[in-house]
Amino acid sequence: MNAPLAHPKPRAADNVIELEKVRVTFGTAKNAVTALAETSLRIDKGEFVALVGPSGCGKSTILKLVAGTLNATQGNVFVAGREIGAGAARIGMAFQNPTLLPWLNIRDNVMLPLKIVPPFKEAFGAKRKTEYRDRVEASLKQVGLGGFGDKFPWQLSGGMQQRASLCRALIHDPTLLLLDEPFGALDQFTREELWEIMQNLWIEKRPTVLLVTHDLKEAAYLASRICVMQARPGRIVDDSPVPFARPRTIDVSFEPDFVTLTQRLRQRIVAARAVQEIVS
Ligand SMILES: Nc1ncnc2c1ncn2[C@@H]1O[C@H](COP(=O)(O)OP(=O)(O)OP(=O)(O)O)[C@@H](O)[C@H]1O
Repeated sequence: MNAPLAHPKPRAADNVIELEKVRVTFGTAKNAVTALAETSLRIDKGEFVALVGPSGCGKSTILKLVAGTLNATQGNVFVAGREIGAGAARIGMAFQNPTLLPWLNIRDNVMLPLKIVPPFKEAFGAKRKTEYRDRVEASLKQVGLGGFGDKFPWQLSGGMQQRASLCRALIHDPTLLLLDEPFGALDQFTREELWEIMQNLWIEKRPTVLLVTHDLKEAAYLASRICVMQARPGRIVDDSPVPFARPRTIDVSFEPDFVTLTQRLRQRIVAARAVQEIVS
């Protein structure tokens, strides 16, 4: 069983993520797996950070720590608003597979956070057929799903379901958006379309975003900073800013600086994988 977190010091800035020398160990004795060791990471308000690295290096583990669904074995995890209780961070999440509820239509699926997240939930009864409905329609329209609110998930393609999942992740204006390979299962063209939509939403609302991805082009197109991880022990071994001006178009991915950046990251990951194989 994981030990409770040491009580973190309150910070002045709101909505900052900070991992301080975090260790996460799953299992015990000879079955123990150290997923993260001495991992430190700070993300400021409004940053868009991508986490990349070889399979099993601990990317999703970091996401779970930040989401609060997993406790660190050692070290501190600070998410502004969560520990100190003042104005709790509003978290939105999207995963590789759309997790829409099959018995609800798309409108009600997208509306779900408004039903359960404060301050929206207090007015849910009064606003669900007016203001909240309009809000959902506007959001669906923004991702090209205008008029699909009455459909059920099984009546939509995988790409359309993923668009609806993004709407649900964003409908309550999250201050913190956690994305675990949300575009991973889509074809290249749908993926690029959704990158553009995601970028526009980030520019408009400026949530703090932590994106886990295996796609270096996606990381360099979307993020303002890219952290490369290495396994055994899991930790961050490279932390690079992404300097390209916004709004970015897909054309940026053909520019020499972009190609140089993704090649460098690729080499870093190849090196990280090699270390992983030697240690395993
Ligand atoms: N619940 C668990 N019990 C035991 N080991 C776990 C558990 N969750 C994760 N691990 C191990 O911790 C390590 C990190 O896993 P994690 O899922 O964070 O990696 P990842 O970088 O997200 O991988 P991928 O890119 O393949 O999704 C892996 O070795 C994994 O096997």
